[in-house]
Amino acid sequence: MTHLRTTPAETPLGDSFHLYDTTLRDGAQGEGISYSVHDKLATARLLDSLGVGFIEGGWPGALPKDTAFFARAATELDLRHAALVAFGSTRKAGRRADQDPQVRALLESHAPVITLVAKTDRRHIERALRTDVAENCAMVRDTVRFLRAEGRRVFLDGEHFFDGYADDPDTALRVLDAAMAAGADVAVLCDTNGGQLPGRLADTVAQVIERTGFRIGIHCQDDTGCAVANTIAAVEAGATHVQCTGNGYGERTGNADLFAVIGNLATKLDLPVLPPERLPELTRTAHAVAATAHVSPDRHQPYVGAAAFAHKAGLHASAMKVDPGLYQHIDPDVVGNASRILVTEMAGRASLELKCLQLGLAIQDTEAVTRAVTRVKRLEADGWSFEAADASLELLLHEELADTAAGANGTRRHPQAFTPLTYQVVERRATDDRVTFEASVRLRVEQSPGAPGATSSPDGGCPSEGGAGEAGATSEGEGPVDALDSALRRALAPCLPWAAETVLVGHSVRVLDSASGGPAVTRVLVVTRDAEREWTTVGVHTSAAAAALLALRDGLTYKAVSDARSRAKTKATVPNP
Ligand SMILES: CC(=O)SCCNC(=O)CCNC(=O)[C@H](O)C(C)(C)COP(=O)(O)OP(=O)(O)OC[C@H]1O[C@@H](n2cnc3c(N)ncnc32)[C@H](O)[C@@H]1OP(=O)(O)O
Ligand SMILES: CC(=O)C(=O)O
Repeated sequence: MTHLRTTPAETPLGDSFHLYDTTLRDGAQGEGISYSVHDKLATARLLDSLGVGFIEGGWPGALPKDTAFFARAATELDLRHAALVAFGSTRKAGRRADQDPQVRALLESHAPVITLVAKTDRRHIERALRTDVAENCAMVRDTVRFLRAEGRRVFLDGEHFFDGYADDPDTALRVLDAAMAAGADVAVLCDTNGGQLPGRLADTVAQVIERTGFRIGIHCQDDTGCAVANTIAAVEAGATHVQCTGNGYGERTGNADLFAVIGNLATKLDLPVLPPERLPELTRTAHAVAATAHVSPDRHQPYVGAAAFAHKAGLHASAMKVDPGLYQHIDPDVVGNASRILVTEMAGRASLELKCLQLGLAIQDTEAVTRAVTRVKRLEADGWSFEAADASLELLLHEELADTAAGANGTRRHPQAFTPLTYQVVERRATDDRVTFEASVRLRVEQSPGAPGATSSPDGGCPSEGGAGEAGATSEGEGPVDALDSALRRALAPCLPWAAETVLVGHSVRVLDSASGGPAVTRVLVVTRDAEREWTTVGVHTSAAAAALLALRDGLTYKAVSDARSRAKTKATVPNP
């Protein structure tokens, strides 16, 4: 049965290098993380599918949830690559290993591999365990022997190894020796307090390998922000077993991030730690592991974060236009990520050209690009921000590029869905102090280009097909932006039925200091979605309501423009009968 595997399968390095994941045990020690058994099973499947060699599922006997996980894993987890590991401590001082309930729980988990945690720092042995070094070594020896006799593969996590070795190297090595002599396979040196830096840690790893000849593993907490660097330094010093957690979850500041460690080992040290076709799954897996932990993915995470290959500075984009490798440490495709060009006040022409390329917008006139750069910089100086509002940026680029194509009459290929004529938002306070808002809008409705279904309204003064007219409505909402959105939709419903395919997902409002001594301005970001996608638009104005209307208007116009583009693409690809 696959869950009884003790060595990784189908991984290029086989048993000679261990990629060991402890997301479900040490990762679960992170503040804010609480896995259900179902979450744990799902996470284990994700890690196995990535090609990780060992998956530590938890501490059976200590946490009922972990006991339940191992019980269900035995029948429900069909691991293709990984061996399942149970974690726990050695027998207690003064007890027999075969009678220690904690040790028996490890056995009863049916995990084929057991990782035992043991004290290697004399101060911990004497003060936390309240025993002596000889008894501590006996606890390790007896427990390893017992589990080996029961047919389990055993790894030893030497807790506080680096601090203990610095204080009393003989004691630290005696504990490792007790485990290895009793049949453990790997002595894992743990930086439990996470206080190490790469240089000294690597020296210690090299010394231990030289003095003992043991197979050495590494487990680093991230208290100095060096867990990944320390893990890589240990490998360079000879460690062949790395313990990490997905996205670096873990006690206090966390552990070495599995995905950064894999990225570094695979692309910098050329260690094929995953089956070759699995490396491009790194980004997807990292995000899925975040989802099963109910944590938002970290945008700035190395290799797999959304910002890991996002380029903002104009000079970077200009060099990347020549060769993307000039400003990227690897090709993002290798780890399943993608580069993104952020167009902001820091953009130059190259940034916009690359953005247009990504969006599939043809550039007919380089003057238009210069105009668009100038417009973006001016708008951002006035408080606009296009970094998060990709849809507003796309509309701006459409406008600038379409102006060129339209020639002298300046007709824009993509008029806005409507123009606000008058609007008002009123705050209403009920007797119970609850506040609601009522918004009224009067609009000039434009016929959106290529958008189907603009119809005449008997009461709203809707535009006839291809024309324009006025419409108005009043509606309520819990906040001013909700009320405006609701009034807009009511006014537009008879005229632009496609608007009902979209919903307002959320919005944020920020008041910005005035840069020029004039009044402060409000920036509103609006997130809209339809059945297929989600997009963000921005509006800025001295009036918060006007800013919201601009953002809401871009949200609807973007729908019309992108639907028209999709229809044009489909038409272009469907051959004539
Ligand atoms: C470095 C790490 O992160 S290791 C992983 C740590 N993870 C956890 O602690 C999470 C799970 N822990 C638990 O559920 C509980 O702490 C348990 C079930 C393990 C123990 O609970 P309790 O029996 O109530 O004991 P408590 O937590 O108060 O103290 C730990 C006991 O283990 C002993 N102990 C600590 N480390 C070791 C060790 N490596 N080997 C043997 N015994 C140990 C302590 O001396 C103490 O013994 P005592 O009860 O005789 O004083
Ligand atoms: C074992 C472990 O998690 C540590 O020493 O940090």
